[in-house]
Amino acid sequence: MKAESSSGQVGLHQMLGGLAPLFEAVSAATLPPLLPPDEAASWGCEQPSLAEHVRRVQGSDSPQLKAKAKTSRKVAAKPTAASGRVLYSKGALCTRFRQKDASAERLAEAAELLRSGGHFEETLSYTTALRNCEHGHHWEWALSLLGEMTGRSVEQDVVTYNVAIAACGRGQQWERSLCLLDGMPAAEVEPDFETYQALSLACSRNGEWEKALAFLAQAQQLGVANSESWHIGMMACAGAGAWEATLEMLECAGTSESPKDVSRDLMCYGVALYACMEAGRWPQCLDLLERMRLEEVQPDSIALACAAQACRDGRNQAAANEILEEMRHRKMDSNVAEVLNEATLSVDFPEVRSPVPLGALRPMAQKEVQLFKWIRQRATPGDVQSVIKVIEEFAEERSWLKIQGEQKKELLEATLRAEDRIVEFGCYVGYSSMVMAQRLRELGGRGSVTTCEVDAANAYIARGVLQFAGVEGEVQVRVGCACDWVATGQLGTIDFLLLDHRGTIYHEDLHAAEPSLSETAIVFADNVLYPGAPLFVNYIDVQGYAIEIHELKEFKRPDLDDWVVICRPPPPEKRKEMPESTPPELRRLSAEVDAISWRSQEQKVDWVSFQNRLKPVFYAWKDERGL
Ligand SMILES: C[S@@+](CC[C@H](N)C(=O)[O-])C[C@H]1O[C@@H](n2cnc3c(N)ncnc32)[C@H](O)[C@@H]1O
Repeated sequence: MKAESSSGQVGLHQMLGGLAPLFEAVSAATLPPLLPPDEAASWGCEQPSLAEHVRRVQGSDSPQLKAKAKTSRKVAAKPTAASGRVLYSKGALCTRFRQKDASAERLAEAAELLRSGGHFEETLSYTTALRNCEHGHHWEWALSLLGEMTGRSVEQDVVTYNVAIAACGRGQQWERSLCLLDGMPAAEVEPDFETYQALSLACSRNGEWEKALAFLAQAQQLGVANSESWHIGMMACAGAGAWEATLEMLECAGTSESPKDVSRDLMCYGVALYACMEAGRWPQCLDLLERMRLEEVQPDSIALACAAQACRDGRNQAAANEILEEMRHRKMDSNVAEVLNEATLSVDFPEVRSPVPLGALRPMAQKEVQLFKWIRQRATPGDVQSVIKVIEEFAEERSWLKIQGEQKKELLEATLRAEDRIVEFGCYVGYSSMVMAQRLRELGGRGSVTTCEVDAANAYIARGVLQFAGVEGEVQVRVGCACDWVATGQLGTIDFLLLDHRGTIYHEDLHAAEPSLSETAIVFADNVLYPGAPLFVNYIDVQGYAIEIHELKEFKRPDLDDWVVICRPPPPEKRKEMPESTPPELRRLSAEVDAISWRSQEQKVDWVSFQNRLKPVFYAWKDERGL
């Protein structure tokens, strides 16, 4: 495969050029039958073409589907709706496909209940089930459901195919991923950049780095490759021990041979260092670090840990010590094994787009990074209840978290209604989003959750947590200021607005969101008394909201009282402009709340004394209104 350039090095264009015919050869190669040989033979054809493979799997009358339909009918014949059956939500049924050890009967039952519940009339439900199949390593089910879509004339789109390809890749079935690509024209679906990325990843997961590069080359020819595709290609080489090819790709990064948005950045260098470390090439690691400095790419903890590990393995302890010293000097975690373990964890979750190494997040969100690791070690993937419980345990055993646990959680669950379109301001690590997603499942699996988070590190961790819990399809995380998201108009109609970001601006953000509130909207405001939302209390009062105050305790702080305020806006025609003035004493109190909140991020503050000053004002207001 290698073609020598005049300089003696392998040029990537040559390498990719050399891979193009390989790709053709791969497409045309004899592939293993999709079904066990005896079943395939019963079709009367031992070796169907690729397209034929796909058509057969997709045909509603395939033996595979018939067999499943039989099982499904058996299951459907069990006591159902009218005769006291258990009701499962769409989310809960789709999540079953995520359980690696789920029996065929349980999965068949889930598919049948999804069908009979009318959920399998839409592309999105199938795609959600397929995505769960990917996580649960149920590639056969992914293919079967994809085929069923054709049989039931449910439109397949490029996302459906991309997810099915990913499911085959995760199930070590890269050949079947190719079958799916081959079947896309028949389904009138155009591959996009994610298709090629999923194909590259499928090949990469099976150690087929040359084929991964072939797909990268094809995506480049079609103009749909980007930096992410390039990184996947590099990782495919690095993971398969092809360190020379990885270095070659590093050379080509940022030249005309790579997609336009690729540069020799930290990611490319990091993968190259990893490849050299794995191959025991410590001198190359040191060269790479040197080059990074020359090119002003600051090595992060993972890059340095790779180089240190390579030097240790190569018994160059002096060089390893020098690197460790730099890590300590830059206040990085100098536990090389731990840093590398984190890097591996993020590689295990490649479906989180543009993975940021957890180590890079640590300076911004140390506790939250620890929490994410704690979750991955202790909770069950795809089991949202277990993730919620493990977060609560972390708050109990390790470090307090600003989440809506205990009484607040119960109140939240009791207030939500089936089909609520929920918008939350203040996602943090996704705890309350998961509580709400889970509650919507229990209420029938309709409705939606969109959550805004201003802190990018928190939002990144939240996405990872939600993905781990298997609710990423049910919760949209929007990174940025809540009021900016409101201004985009993209949050849609809101039936349930959860205010849990910054009490001193609740009134402003609520006012901005008012035009989006539905007629029956509920506003659920946490932390009204602790740390305090004085201007919000005044706002809902003068604007004519119907107000309910719930007095309860802050999560895991029995010494601190708090209020959750549940209020309903007046009808749209009675909603008013922002009040021009607010009582000065409330403005002063609000400024004090801000000041102590900021201070609490740096040092210990006496919240109980502060509350003793705040409470009389709030209770006087409450009593005056007879609330
Ligand atoms: C109390 S925590 C939210 C807890 C979360 N609702 C839960 O119970 O799991 C508040 C979060 O709001 C975020 N935040 C603060 N100001 C914000 C704003 N203007 N827009 C969006 N998020 C904001 C903070 O970064 C923090 O993560």
